[in-house]
Amino acid sequence: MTTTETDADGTEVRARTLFLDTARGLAGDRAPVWLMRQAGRYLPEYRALKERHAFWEMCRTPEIAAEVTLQPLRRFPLDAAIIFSDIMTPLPPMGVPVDFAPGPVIRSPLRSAADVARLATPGGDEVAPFVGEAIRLVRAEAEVPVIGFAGAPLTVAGYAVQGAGSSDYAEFRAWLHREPRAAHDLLDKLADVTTGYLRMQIEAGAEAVQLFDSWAGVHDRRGYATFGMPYARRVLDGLADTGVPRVYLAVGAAHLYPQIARLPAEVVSVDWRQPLDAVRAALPGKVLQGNLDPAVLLAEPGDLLAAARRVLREGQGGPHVFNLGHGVLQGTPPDNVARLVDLVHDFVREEGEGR
Ligand SMILES: Cc1c2[nH]c(c1CCC(=O)O)Cc1[nH]c(c(CCC(=O)O)c1C)Cc1[nH]c(c(CCC(=O)O)c1C)Cc1[nH]c(c(C)c1CCC(=O)O)C2
Repeated sequence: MTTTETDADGTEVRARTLFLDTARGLAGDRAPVWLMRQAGRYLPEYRALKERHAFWEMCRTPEIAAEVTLQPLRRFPLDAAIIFSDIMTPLPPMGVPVDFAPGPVIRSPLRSAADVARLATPGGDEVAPFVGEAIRLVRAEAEVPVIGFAGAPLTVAGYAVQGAGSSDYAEFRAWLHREPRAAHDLLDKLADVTTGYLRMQIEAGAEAVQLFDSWAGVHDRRGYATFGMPYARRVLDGLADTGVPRVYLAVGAAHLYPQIARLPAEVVSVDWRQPLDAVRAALPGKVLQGNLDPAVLLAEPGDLLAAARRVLREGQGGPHVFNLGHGVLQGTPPDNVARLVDLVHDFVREEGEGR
């Protein structure tokens, strides 16, 4: 399969479909590249906007969300855009107010069965119409596909119950043991709302979707089998008829790969803790996305490029979407992102078995 095209002057241009083809399992001679948190605080043009607008205001104003989505694409020849929003977006319309400081803060975390029973379950068009509008604006301008996204039920429930980000979600894990019925009710509502919300994004023009289960890894196998995987599966199954590629992300979750391998997602986004060739053996048949350590973008250019080449080589055993193992860190020099994207574009994958 050819993944590059030639334009009128004979120069190679990147096929608009490189990311989507790869996500559908067609391995070409180049790996597409986009980066989680490619829009955000490491870009001075983002910080300039942020001085004038609060975070929620940026998300809820389609023109601003579209502008922020497009900022990294103006700087770097990325192969996909991810719509600017947050995994917390569905919580306020469900009745859970969220502030950012700068991470999410829920002043009245959910604790009782009654707290959960009170939650609203807005339909896909009601959750966040501004996200649909922002996707339409980006589609009109971007030359590359737009990725829609949402948080997976288990990860969003973790914030809603814990009340903020946490390194281990101990309060939330205790709550799952203490209030399993309320937990299932909460996850059930989140799965419904998330499915409708992602379907709305696809109708608005998102050509792929990513489900962020960022904190799945803090749970043991049994906890994930009970409270995580079934609800992620429901959301992903609920998108099957749309035909768009589904990306599932979990971090620190190698112990869950036997379960993740069976999820109905075409692509699994993996962190940097294991090389991609080892991950591929654990996730047979999946397109892999990842997995450069985001901290490497803070290193010297030579070390960064050596590490990125290693990731590209380790990814050659099958279809590979180049990305980081998690989001771009705040102190990342934009010049290093430019170097990284160029390196990935110049790397020609070897012909060989299994591609
Ligand atoms: C866990 C999670 C959140 N949000 C998100 C996740 C899943 C991805 C992951 O695992 O990191 C997803 C997210 N949040 C944001 C995007 C935008 C799109 C993109 O990737 O470029 C995406 C995809 C913008 C944002 N979301 C947030 C910011 C920073 C707000 C600011 O400008 O001060 C941005 C640009 C706020 C936010 N929102 C969240 C945190 C932890 C924080 C603060 C800390 C941080 O910035 O990493 C929750």
